[in-house]
Amino acid sequence: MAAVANVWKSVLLNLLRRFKRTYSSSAGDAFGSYVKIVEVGPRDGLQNIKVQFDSVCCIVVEVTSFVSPKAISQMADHKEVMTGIKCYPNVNYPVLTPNIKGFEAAVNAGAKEVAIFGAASEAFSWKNINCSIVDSLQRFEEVMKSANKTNIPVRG
Ligand SMILES: CC(C)(COP(=O)([O-])OP(=O)([O-])OC[C@H]1O[C@@H](n2cnc3c(N)ncnc32)[C@H](O)[C@@H]1OP(=O)([O-])[O-])[C@@H](O)C(=O)NCCC(=O)NCCSC(=O)C[C@@](C)(O)CC(=O)[O-]
Repeated sequence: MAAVANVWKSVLLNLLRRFKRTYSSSAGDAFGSYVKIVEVGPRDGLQNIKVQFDSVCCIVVEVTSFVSPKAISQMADHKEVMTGIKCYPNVNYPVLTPNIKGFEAAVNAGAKEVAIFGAASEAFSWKNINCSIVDSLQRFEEVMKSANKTNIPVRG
C-alpha cells in the first residue's frame, strides 16, 4: 500500500509542480507541501459496473512487485511492504514476480500467492520485462516449477 501511495504522491507532486510553474504568478504560495491523496478506485471502478452487487468485499489485494528496483524504483520496498501489511483472514495478497529471483524473494518475505506477467508482443515484452517472449516463458517455467514444489498458487 505504501508503494501505491508513494506512486500517487509522486504523480500528484509532479502535476502540482507543473501547475505551479505554469500558474505560479497568480497562484502565489497557494500550494503548500501538503498533498491529499484520495483513492477512488473502488467507487469509480464499481460505478461503471451495471451489475448490482449485494456487497463487495476485496478478497484479493495485489500488494507489490518483486522486481528490479533499477527498473521500478517505486517497488524497491517490496519486502518491507509485504512484511508490514496487516493481513486479514479470507483475503489473498498476491505479488508480481517476473522471474525466479523475484519469486524466491517474495516467498521469503511471506507471499502466499504470486502472479507472473508476460506480453502479447515482442515490443512490450522487451519494454516491460526486458526480455523476449520466449525468454519470459522460460523464466515463468522456473517460477512455476518452484511454485508447484512449494504449493504457491500462480496467477498468469
Ligand atoms: C524483469 C526484470 C527483473 C528483468 O531485469 P533484467 O535487467 O532483464 O534482468 P537481470 O537479470 O539483468 O537483472 C538486472 C538487475 O535486477 C536484479 N533483478 C533481477 N530480477 C529481479 C527481481 N525479480 N527482483 C529484484 N531484482 C531483480 C538483478 O539482480 C540485477 O541486479 P544487479 O546485479 O544489476 O544489481 C526487470 O526488467 C524488471 O524488474 N522490470 C520491471 C517489471 C515490471 O514491474 N513491469 C510492470 C508490471 S505491471 C504489468 O506488467 C501489467 C500487469 C501485470 O499489472 C497487468 C496485469 O495485472 O495483468
